[in-house]
Amino acid sequence: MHAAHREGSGEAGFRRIAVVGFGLIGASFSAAVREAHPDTEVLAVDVDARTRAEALERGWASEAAHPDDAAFREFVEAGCDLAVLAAPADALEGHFERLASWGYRGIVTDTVSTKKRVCELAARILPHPENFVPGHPMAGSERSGIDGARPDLFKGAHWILCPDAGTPAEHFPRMHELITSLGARVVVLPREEHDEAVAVVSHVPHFVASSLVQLASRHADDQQALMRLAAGGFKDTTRIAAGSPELWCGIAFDNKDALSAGLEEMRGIIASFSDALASGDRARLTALLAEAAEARRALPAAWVPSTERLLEVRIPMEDRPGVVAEVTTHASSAGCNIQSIEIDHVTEDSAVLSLVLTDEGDVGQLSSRLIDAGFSVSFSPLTPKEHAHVA
Ligand SMILES: NC(=O)C1=CN([C@@H]2O[C@H](COP(=O)(O)OP(=O)(O)OC[C@H]3O[C@@H](n4cnc5c(N)ncnc54)[C@H](O)[C@@H]3O)[C@@H](O)[C@H]2O)C=CC1
Ligand SMILES: O=C(O)C(=O)Cc1ccc(O)cc1
Repeated sequence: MHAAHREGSGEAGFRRIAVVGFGLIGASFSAAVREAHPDTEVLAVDVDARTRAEALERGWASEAAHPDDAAFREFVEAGCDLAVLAAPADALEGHFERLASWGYRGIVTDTVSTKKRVCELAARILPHPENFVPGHPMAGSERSGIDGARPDLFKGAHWILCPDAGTPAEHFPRMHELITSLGARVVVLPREEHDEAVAVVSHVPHFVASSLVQLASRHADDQQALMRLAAGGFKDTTRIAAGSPELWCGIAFDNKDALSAGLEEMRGIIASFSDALASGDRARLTALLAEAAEARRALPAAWVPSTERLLEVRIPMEDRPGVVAEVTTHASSAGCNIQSIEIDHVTEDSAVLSLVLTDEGDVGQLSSRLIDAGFSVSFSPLTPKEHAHVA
């Protein structure tokens, strides 16, 4: 039987969580966890004293510590079962080293916008790198720090997880349950593909938004007067340009190759607009605009959780690491949304991986991918009575 999301049930499936870096993302995550699971103990680890005080005052953490305080080590050694590294990327090396030197054996995840460097650090520093499940919430804002944080930041958002063949089978379902209980949906992406994928949908757009603001600023003799003319369109396309320059400079250099390639491609796309204009080619210009308009209109609207037409997929498997990452990667790449995931143990070394899918994505494609990969799969619709146990 699939466990219901434990929303409001006190515990998050994790009893004690250390959240390192209590800014926009770390504090929003903790606020959401404490709202959904009030009994979960959260340690706020942050270098900034005001942030730590604020974390306690808002009730988003049960304890707070500077990274060098003994309280951090004590919290970890007294049975912390999840460490969430939500600090700027540059700070992660030191935190992996701390966790390694304390012999921490629980799950570690992160929220950093790029994955290559953090995965290399985890592999090099952690004594049990298989316990590192890289993560990246695709939600945020142009604000920074705990002052911009809110408990509903991740509602309806996608949260990327990158398990791999070494990830212990139980880690993914635990992380999946926690993240979905905060109102986000999990998307699985191989860690090697992550940075190129987000370059196109997050990093290039940021630099294009900054470029638009640069353009407007250069043309404003009296900036205030020009900016007053900016209508909704300018504001919609440039909101993210107000984000932290330090954060975005770090992201850019961490993802230099994919970002440079994306910006180069962008230059070509802008050139195709200006070429069509220069040559008076109205048909070409209209076609370029129409292609973009159609694609933009087809963007999925905000996610509404489906309680009907759920499909259960059961996959017998040897109970070995790798299967969960493989199956969930196939599901995400077929556009299927996993509402819940569970491992039912049959014997010591065999189990059934059981997924509940919403009605999104291409189930036919998922089925053939799984069969091609050698899995034997059975699909069955869940009856309305069974839904009650899942939703
Ligand atoms: N801003 C956004 O919209 C998103 C950011 N991210 C990623 O999440 C991570 C955090 O980003 P934000 O929350 O936006 O940053 P932020 O600037 O809002 O917060 C960072 C927090 O970390 C603290 N900090 C700095 N150095 C530290 C250290 N050595 N140890 C402990 N705490 C330290 C700061 O005092 C601050 O409270 C970054 O890696 C970023 O790439 C991911 C998704 C969205
Ligand atoms: O503000 C927004 O809409 C964002 O898209 C924020 C954001 C910033 C950095 C990320 O790695 C992911 C998301």
